[in-house]
Amino acid sequence: FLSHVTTKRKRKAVKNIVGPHNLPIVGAVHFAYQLNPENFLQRARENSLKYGPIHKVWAFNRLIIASADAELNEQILTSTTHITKHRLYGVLYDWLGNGLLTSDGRKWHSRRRIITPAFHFKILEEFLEVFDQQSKVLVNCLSPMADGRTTFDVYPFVCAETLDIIAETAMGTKVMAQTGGTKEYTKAVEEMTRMMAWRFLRLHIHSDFIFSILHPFKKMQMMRNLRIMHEFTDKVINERRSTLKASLAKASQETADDQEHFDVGQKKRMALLDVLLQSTIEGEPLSNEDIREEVDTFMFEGHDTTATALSFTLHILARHPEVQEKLLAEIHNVYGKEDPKPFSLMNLNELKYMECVIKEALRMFPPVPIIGREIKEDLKYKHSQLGEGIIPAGSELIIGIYKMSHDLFTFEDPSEFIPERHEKPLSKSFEYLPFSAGPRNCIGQKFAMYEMKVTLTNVIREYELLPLGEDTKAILGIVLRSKTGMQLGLRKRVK
Ligand code: HEM
Repeated sequence: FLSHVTTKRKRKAVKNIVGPHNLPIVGAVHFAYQLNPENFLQRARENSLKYGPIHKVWAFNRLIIASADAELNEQILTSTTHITKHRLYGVLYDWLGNGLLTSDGRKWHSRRRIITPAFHFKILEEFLEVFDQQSKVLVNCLSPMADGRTTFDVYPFVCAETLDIIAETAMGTKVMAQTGGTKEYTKAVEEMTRMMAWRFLRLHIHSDFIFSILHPFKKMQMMRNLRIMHEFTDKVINERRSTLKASLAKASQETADDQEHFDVGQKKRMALLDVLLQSTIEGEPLSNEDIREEVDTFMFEGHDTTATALSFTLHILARHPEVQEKLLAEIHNVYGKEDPKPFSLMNLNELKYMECVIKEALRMFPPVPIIGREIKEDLKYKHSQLGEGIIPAGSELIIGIYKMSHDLFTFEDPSEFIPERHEKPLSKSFEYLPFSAGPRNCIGQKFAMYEMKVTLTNVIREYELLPLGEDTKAILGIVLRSKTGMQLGLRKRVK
């Protein structure tokens, strides 16, 4: 009865939204509990066919609205009010604290303002050298498999590469994940990433208390990894803080011109950390802990997403030799066949077909398959089919990025890999959201695109990708996973 009274307003507000049948008190909890990581994405597509792109689910007194509708998503994502992340993100707090990905309100606003300059194109240009060096290390690490017969999962190799890249660009530190250097730190990052993904999929252990009781060993392992990672990051922050203070003192004696050079030049390869440290010196002081949560956010968000995108791209390319050939021709055309010219943002922008290939792989396998918001105050919307309405305060919103990009009504043959479909802009930009959109979109999307372009160029120049092994079976995780890995084979190209 109490539940009926307390949800009355919400029920009235969402009368126009369809959803599965509700049982007394528990609502459609049976519907929610049938879902698991392996069937989630398939069920989401089936529900879209059954209920349309927007539907509601009641679980006790919780109201969850699932939307794969471009019109509604545009109104949610462009809003500067509805930016609070869903409680599902709670499993990230242990590691990322309240950094850019998980924070909201004033804290998020001020951090986003401080961090945005770290992704200026002048700084991205500086990172190309790191992308190039680390992807060449990847090419070397892959060479034992390049016999034309060996089937292997490419994800762990690419994941080590993207970890090397993010550590060097965000912290200015080489962790040598690919070559077995700073093992303790990289092992801790890998284990922590795996553990968070595992926990994310088990709703009953999202509560820290229940997690500690049911999995005390895993909790201890997690605490150990956190200690290793935090000690490492603290050491990097302290060292860089001292260097930066010394450099700033020196620079203050130089001319205005030199000062300008200093601002960009000194940020070389450690943009994020320096931006955060400089705002400590010049503006609001940020403590080591404040800085650490941002660095950790970048370490997590900046490596696993890109590794997943790249691995799915390599896997799908292996199954499409005609696309690979077209890509290789473009690479040769832009960089030359012999003695290729160095990477620049300008020549990477000329790789138009590669851009379509990456966009299409991101459509089929969006690394972030769902995003979620908590609605803190009524969200007013106008919709061509639902009319005018509100999503009431206290509801939870799940935006189905994966579901949208597999929608039959939006994409012709959505399960086919057709890079050419991205040659023209899509009719509605909010139908395709691998990097989300609006004020809380991915701050690292350009970084990721250039990193992927450089890596693909170096790998494809060297190897032919072969369609060996099983096809992928996408399953839900914080970051999209494949039950069968991302298998393929390699053959060295004859030059
Ligand atoms: C292909 C690679 C990537 C994909 C598909 C991706 C996707 C996304 C998506 C969908 C969001 C929105 C999440 C949400 O609303 O909950 C996001 C946010 C974010 N991404 Fe990425 N990302 C990628 C690479 C990166 C990289 C390389 C970095 C850092 C160098 C990065 C840093 C972030 C951060 C800090 C946020 C939070 C932004 C905010 O809330 O203000 N991402 N990303």
